[in-house]
Amino acid sequence: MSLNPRLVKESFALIEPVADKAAAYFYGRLFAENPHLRGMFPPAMDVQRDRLFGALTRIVWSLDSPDGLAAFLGQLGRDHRKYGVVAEHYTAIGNALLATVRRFAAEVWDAEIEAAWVTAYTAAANIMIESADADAGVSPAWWLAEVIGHERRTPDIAVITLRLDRDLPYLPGQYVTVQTARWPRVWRTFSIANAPRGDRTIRLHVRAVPGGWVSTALVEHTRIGDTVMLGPALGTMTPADSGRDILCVAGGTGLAPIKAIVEHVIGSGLRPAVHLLYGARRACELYDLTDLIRMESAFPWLRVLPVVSEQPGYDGVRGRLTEVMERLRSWAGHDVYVCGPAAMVDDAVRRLQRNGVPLTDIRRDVVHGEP
Ligand SMILES: NC(=O)C1=CN([C@@H]2O[C@H](COP(=O)(O)OP(=O)(O)OC[C@H]3O[C@@H](n4cnc5c(N)ncnc54)[C@H](OP(=O)(O)O)[C@@H]3O)[C@@H](O)[C@H]2O)C=CC1
Repeated sequence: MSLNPRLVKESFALIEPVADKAAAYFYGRLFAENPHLRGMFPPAMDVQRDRLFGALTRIVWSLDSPDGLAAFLGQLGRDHRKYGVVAEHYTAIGNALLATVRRFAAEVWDAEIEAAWVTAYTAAANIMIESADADAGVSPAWWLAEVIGHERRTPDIAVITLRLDRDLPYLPGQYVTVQTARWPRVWRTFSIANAPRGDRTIRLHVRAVPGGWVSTALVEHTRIGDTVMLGPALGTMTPADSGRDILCVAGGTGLAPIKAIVEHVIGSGLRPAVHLLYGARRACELYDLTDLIRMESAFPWLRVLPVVSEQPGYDGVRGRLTEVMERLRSWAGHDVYVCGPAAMVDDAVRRLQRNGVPLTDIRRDVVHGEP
């Protein structure tokens, strides 16, 4: 049976408005039929439910773009090795998923739609399984890392240096998932804030989010000598290396992957003009400015512009980061990297496009921090 994206999308559209209920039903069904799988998931399932629907939504709406979808599923398959997921688990998950869509799209459900879902799920699961199998031959499922540096730059933000037990291949701009001893099986994503160094050290920029389990554990309860677990590097916001001039827009700790990219440009020998716009609400939250100014003074082609949005007395550039970006000049012809709060990223992309920067010149990743 060939793939029928239209039937899958039409039935999925009925489930999206009741995503919470459908995700709860899915996990209820999965664990009722396979109680042994419960131990693979974290005790609190709220973030897990959002992730499931986030991934499912992306897969369903990308069914018409097989290349992008295959790359996403390949990453997902590799990343799932760290949970101990093996081929048999995909059958259990497929059965629970089918039962869920059958129930929540009951008003349109028929044999043809069922066949379309089975075909789509089988194809997606096969890509994930094949990618995980291929990765198993060349790479560990997870890494251990020792905390060798912990700098509290603000009450909420820490810059953490880790030394990995083995090489972790990654490209500048990518992110990893992190699990702390305090919260077993709870994984959160953080960007690697440095270009690869060859000494197995990486840096993370972490803001403790209220109610955020992993971010709070990392900022407030982690000490030098502690160990954390990391998953493989993921993400597509990697350097274009085109030699063209570069605009980087970083909001808050969204600076992390941008800094890795700037370090990469420094090491590449290419000397494009790089503008780095770095935004925070208050000057005291520009937690990495000292280091950026040091880089700026060493490399005359790098311009760092801090922007503060909520501090009337601040005597530097004030305003919304994205508005300042738009006012400053035209960015057409630049390679652009944008990272920060999702709404800021969307706003930046909208403004850039409006001012003649094509989407293909803009790189960004959706890195889900803590809720
Ligand atoms: N730690 C990491 O490794 C990474 C983090 N991220 C993400 O980056 C984000 C960083 O958050 P945080 O450090 O709390 O940043 P903040 O919430 O402190 O925001 C940083 C800057 O972005 C501006 N901003 C926020 N929303 C908008 C908007 N809609 N339009 C224009 N400007 C906006 C803020 O100004 P104002 O709100 O006043 O307009 C502020 O100047 C998180 O969402 C995190 O998930 C992404 C990649 C890596």
